[in-house]
Amino acid sequence: MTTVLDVTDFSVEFRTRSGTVKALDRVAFRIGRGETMALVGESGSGKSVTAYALLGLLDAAGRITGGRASLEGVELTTASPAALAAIRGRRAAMIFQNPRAALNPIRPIGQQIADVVRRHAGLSRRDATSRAVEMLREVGIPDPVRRAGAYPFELSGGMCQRVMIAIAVATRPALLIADEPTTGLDVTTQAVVMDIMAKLAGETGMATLLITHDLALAAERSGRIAVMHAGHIVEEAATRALLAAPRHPYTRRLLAATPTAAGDLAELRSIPGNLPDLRRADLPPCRFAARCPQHLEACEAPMVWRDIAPAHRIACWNPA
Ligand SMILES: Nc1ncnc2c1ncn2[C@@H]1O[C@H](COP(=O)(O)OP(=O)(O)OP(=O)(O)O)[C@@H](O)[C@H]1O
Repeated sequence: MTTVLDVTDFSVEFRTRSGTVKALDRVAFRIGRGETMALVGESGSGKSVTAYALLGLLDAAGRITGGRASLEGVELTTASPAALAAIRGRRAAMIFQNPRAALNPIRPIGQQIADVVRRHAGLSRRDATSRAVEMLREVGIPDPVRRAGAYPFELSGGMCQRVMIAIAVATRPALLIADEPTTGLDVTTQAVVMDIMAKLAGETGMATLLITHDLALAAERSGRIAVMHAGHIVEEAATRALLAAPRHPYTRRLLAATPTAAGDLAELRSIPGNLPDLRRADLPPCRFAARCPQHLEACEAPMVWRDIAPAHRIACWNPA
């Protein structure tokens, strides 16, 4: 499979008044053409920072302190702001939760799609307008010619997310980063939005990084899962393998905390303890150590990646 996004030893810090937040530490993963990889973990584990840092959208306090990330062979960590801006429009796109807030409230949605197409694909006004209608049709918006003139407030949350997807994929990017794309949508609309993304990925070969705290969603919608805890990826495997035989103690806890359709709510277990304070100067090599039921003295050794099965790797000295 051709690699679209290749991330190695990627580290990010934020300078704050109360200290330096080591938000990402040597994060590494790859996503291939047409593949969907889910990045899962609790709130605060670093999923969004990964997305923003890759696309050059960190706020002023944040900086990439190490590692590499290449998109279709183009190095992102050393790209100029102008080069990154061009990549963001054409080759990499991102959608977020709360799509209504991301749309311009006072511009019809068709024009918002046309704006992006004109800017990045250099189409004429008329061609961009017809492309916008085509895109609305592609994301399943009924009566797209009429709907192109609608304002965001006239559309439901699910329809707004479809418009965001249309904007994101209008230039046929190689990579789509979807950060909690279905949070806040009802279950039926969630499924529709995820189906649209899967269809586009299948048709265009777009790679998708699905960021979610919802392991059940990741299980259903990704081919591979990387589990993140406190700025580390702790386990990565094909979705089926990870769900069938999770090896990292954190992944096991996360699975036990995830409701299943057949499960009993009483079986759900919360994950004890909190994420460590990432400003600490003496962060342990394993950032899960203080919460881990299987912690050993050996866990104080520097953490290294180990392959425990083909395409299944973990960062743990005492796996389950
Ligand atoms: N601008 C910032 N300044 C300082 N620390 C930050 C900043 N942005 C993020 N962080 C820290 O980086 C860490 C990772 O945050 P991030 O938002 O990526 O988590 P997340 O896994 O996406 O969580 P959520 O699901 O809640 O969005 C957190 O410890 C957070 O406090």
